Amino acid sequence: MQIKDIPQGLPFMKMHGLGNDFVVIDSRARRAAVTTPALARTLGDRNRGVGFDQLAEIRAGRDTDIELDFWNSDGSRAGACGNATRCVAAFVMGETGAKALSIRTARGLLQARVEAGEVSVNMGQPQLDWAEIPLAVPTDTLHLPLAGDPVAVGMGNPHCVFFAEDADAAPVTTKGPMVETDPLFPEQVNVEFAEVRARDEIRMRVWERGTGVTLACGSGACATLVAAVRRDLTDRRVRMELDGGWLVLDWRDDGVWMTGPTAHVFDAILSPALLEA
Ligand SMILES: N[C@H](CCC[C@H](N)C(=O)O)C(=O)O
Repeated sequence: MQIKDIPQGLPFMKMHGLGNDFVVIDSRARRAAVTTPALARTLGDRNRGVGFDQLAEIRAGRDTDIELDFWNSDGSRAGACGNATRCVAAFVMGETGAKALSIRTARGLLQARVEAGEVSVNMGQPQLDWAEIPLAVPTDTLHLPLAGDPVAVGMGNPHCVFFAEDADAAPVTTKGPMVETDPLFPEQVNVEFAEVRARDEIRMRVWERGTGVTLACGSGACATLVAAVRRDLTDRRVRMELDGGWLVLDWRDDGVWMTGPTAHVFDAILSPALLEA
């Protein structure tokens, strides 16, 4: 496989946005992408590999500055990853000093911007139709037929948002995996537990499809804002407190913008022996 093209080992970066952590592989100079489900699982193991919530692989853009692919630590693909998009955008814009970047993902064309050290990405318009999310059967996405009356939102990946009195007391680790695999979601689902504190503030905790509990989820934060606006619980711009920190979310005419910090933690090389495993 393509891994044989890199006998010296595979360079990668470790990054995070609000503690939502990523291995980033820069394949802009390679002929083909290197990530396979097996490589994602190997690297994603926090004991035997490196550990990450998502793996992001950067590829050279054809009609955009870059292209991005996302993988979960169980080897499955993620159609969208807001925090990794912000991290990679910060890195690529940092190379040239550019203030804006165009990115193609499975979700479509995204725009990123940097201002005062914080990176914003437009995650696009949400998918509100049951077939697009997707759900298994025609369903009112604003009131899913599940206990707790959640809202379904697509952000290029599926989300199920529950509103809770107290997000810190929400059963993230028990209800999360149950809902993730509910037959209503043929591609499984990311599960958010949101507490509306004010028209401009939400506290949210998340169970991610293919990964489990994470400290933050960018696309989940966007989906949570969309659900709150559709239920008329908040305005279109909110501050959101996740376990790993704060994001600003803004649902504008051109899509849902997400702004927050990013961190580039270290650069390393994966040993060739692990690549062959
Ligand atoms: N952490 C990511 C989302 C990962 C979603 C993934 N778990 C999926 O299977 O859709 C974010 O910042 O948007």
